[in-house]
Amino acid sequence: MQVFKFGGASVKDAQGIRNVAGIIQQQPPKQLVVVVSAMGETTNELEKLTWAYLGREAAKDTIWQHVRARHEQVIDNLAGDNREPFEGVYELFSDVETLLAEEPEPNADKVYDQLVSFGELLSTRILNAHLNQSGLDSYWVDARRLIRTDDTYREGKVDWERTGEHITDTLADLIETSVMITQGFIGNTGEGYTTTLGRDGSDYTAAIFAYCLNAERVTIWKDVPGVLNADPKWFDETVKIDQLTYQDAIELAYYGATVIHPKTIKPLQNKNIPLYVRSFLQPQEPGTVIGHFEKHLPVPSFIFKMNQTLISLHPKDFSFIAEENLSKIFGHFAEYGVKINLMQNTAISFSVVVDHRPERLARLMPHLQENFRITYNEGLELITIRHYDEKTIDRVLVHKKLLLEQKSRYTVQLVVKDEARSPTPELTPE
Ligand SMILES: Nc1ncnc2c1ncn2[C@@H]1O[C@H](COP(=O)(O)OP(=O)(O)O)[C@@H](O)[C@H]1O
Ligand SMILES: N[C@@H](CC(=O)OP(=O)(O)O)C(=O)O
Repeated sequence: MQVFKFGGASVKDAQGIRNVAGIIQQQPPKQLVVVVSAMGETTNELEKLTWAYLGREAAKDTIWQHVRARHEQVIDNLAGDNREPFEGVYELFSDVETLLAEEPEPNADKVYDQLVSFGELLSTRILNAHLNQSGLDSYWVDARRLIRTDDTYREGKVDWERTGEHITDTLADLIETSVMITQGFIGNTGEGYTTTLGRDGSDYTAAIFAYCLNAERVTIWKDVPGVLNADPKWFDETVKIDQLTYQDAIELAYYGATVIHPKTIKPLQNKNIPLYVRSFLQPQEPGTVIGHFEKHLPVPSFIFKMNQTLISLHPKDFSFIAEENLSKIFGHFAEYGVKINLMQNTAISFSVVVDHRPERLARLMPHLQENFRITYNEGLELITIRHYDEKTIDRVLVHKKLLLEQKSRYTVQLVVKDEARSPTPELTPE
């Protein structure tokens, strides 16, 4: 059996849903699990809805009406005279409206998951209804019944044992004769509360199903021809990589190549399941295959992370940056959920580069300031090059001021300020 995953861009409108249905219908009508994300920008809009609902703002109704109207437009376009297969979508609309009429509960992250998860429920109901109407007897499966997580809302940790049991008990027989349509990104605590697996987590869901069902392959369908040696949004001359090792894929994803969610590779590597990255716009093309290969990346690969903040910590008492200070620092970063993208130290200074997330950083800073003098610099770029050479480094440094560089055998990371955008100030004192 195989697993397909379609992201938000592939199902952003009625034409997208018809295209996805066409790709599914090219396959034998069995032994296929299809994992689908929310349509287009729905997750971002549902996030806004959540903040408005929690803030008891009147804007929540306008935001929700907008989300609802866009889904209704897609149904209008697909349904023709027969709306019956789409009834499940209207039930979901009512569920959201019931939730929004209630007083919000205090745990904001829990509320987030209960609301934001509707994006995937809606898109899969619509796709399944369209497939049924087109003559394919696909089944809509509620991923929350199958994927069990802990109660870390917004970043649910998967209980692999329970999830494996649920998936095999529910799907192993059904899959022999049918196609399953299910949601990416969502799970359940076991006490009836929905969880989400972290933004962009639908690729990971596809890997979870593949692992539990011992799939022969996973295909994630994207708006690019495959894995390229750089994001085409930032780089003009990209090259498609035909074959990629699990190791290179996990490193590229970890450093920020958003084409694959970083958690996707491990479950697949553990069972030697190949991952195909293919274009939903050119489904006849082979794309990229990720697996156990001998050869490493044939070309240097570039990953750009924008909007980075460089924070340097200097112990106030001039103590060394050694175990004691490091464990304090890491403890605070972990507690406030600030992920470190790069770190470097000298005897009495420790520098980290993190995504610019003002709320999290504002909560973290006072704790660090107890023991450390802090300098920081915002608005930076973190450039990672896998399989670099000096020419590639020179190429990315044009018009950039280099603030920090770190090299290992295969990877160089450069923290730079784009001089074309604004003059580079020196590190700002505390
Ligand atoms: N190395 C890369 N190769 C291909 N695409 C990349 C790479 N790095 C970043 N991307 C970006 O990833 C996007 C596809 O991923 P994403 O938007 O998360 O897909 P989806 O949400 O449909 O699953 C592309 O449009 C491209 O801009
Ligand atoms: N819809 C979720 C999950 C996801 O993975 O979406 P996509 O496949 O479109 O990146 C999000 O936007 O975070």
